[in-house]
Amino acid sequence: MARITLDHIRHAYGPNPQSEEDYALREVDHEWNDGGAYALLGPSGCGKTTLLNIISGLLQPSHGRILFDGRDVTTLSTQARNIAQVFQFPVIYDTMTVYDNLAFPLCNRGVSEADVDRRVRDMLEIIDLSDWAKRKARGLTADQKQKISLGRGLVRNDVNAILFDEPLTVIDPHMKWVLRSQLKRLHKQFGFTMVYVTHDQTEALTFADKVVVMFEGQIVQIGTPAELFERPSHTFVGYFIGSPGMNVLPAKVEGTQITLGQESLQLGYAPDIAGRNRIEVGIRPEFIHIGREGMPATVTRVEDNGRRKIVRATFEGQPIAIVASEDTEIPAEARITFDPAAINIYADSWRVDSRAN
Ligand SMILES: Nc1ncnc2c1ncn2[C@@H]1O[C@H](COP(=O)(O)OP(=O)(O)OP(=O)(O)O)[C@@H](O)[C@H]1O
Repeated sequence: MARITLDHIRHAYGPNPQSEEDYALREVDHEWNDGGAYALLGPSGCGKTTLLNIISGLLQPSHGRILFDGRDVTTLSTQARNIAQVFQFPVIYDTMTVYDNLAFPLCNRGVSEADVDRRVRDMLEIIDLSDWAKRKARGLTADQKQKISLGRGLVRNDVNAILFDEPLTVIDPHMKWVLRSQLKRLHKQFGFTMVYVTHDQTEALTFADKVVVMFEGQIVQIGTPAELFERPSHTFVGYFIGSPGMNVLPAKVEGTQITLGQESLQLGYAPDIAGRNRIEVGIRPEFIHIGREGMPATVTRVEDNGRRKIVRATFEGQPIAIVASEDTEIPAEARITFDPAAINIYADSWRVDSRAN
């Protein structure tokens, strides 16, 4: 397995890119740990597949280099990079048996017969197809075929990385959950470097130890699920992760004081907003308390969601969402307070910390 270095990578599909907008991938400069499980998460068109294809070697970046364990592989083919890939749709040999489909990548690399047999049988157990081993792949269902594709990716233990491009799209919802848990277990057991593309936050948050959030051709944050929830680096991360997403409210900041319309709050620090224009407060719906104390808000709708209530309200002319426990009483004249530790300040969409003294 390998450490992957993305060294100042940029990519434009068209010739002669002039401005930032011409790049499908703007500056990406990161190092991903050997044995890490990374999920690339973001909306359609943000550049996930472009980045994955650059890592696999299907695409040469317009600028920058890619290194595996410090070795420049930018001009090497996918095969020479020694990568396993699992795509959105199954890539298998219909005329071969299920067993032979899994054995093929190993036999190709001269693995001994006994070793092939042991690994193929283990993998058949994992993907729950042991009873189908002797059947031809033709005629299997789409999700059985995709399980074979996953097995083919995972059966080798000599690859530098395994790349997954939305591999569970064709799998039914229950099996999705099972396979995701199995992938996580396999990762723990074998320590593969895994890169997993998805636009589904549940999939990303359950699978990965580090989630790479992409937006408009950029990586806006790489973090653990807890970091993305508690300290979103960009308002997009706050909005995209969580359900409902983070509330983002226009604000003014002077020293340690924040002003939201007519209301003022005190922070425990002075955010560093020097020279910045658009200032906003980010607060997750889970950290707004609703009751009879605090700042006035007008409740517009309450959605009962089983274990919790989602309250939609207007605060200082802005729509907000609040998550309350099911037994919370919502008064007619509702008032709200923000948990001070959960307030994040954003300047031009990026999170700012306290001013350096
Ligand atoms: N072969 C191509 N030629 C020209 N433009 C492309 C090509 N492939 C992708 N793009 C553009 O590059 C941008 C990033 O696309 P990419 O497929 O990497 O995004 P994505 O995040 O993987 O989206 P999705 O989730 O829909 O697959 C998009 O604006 C897309 O239209």
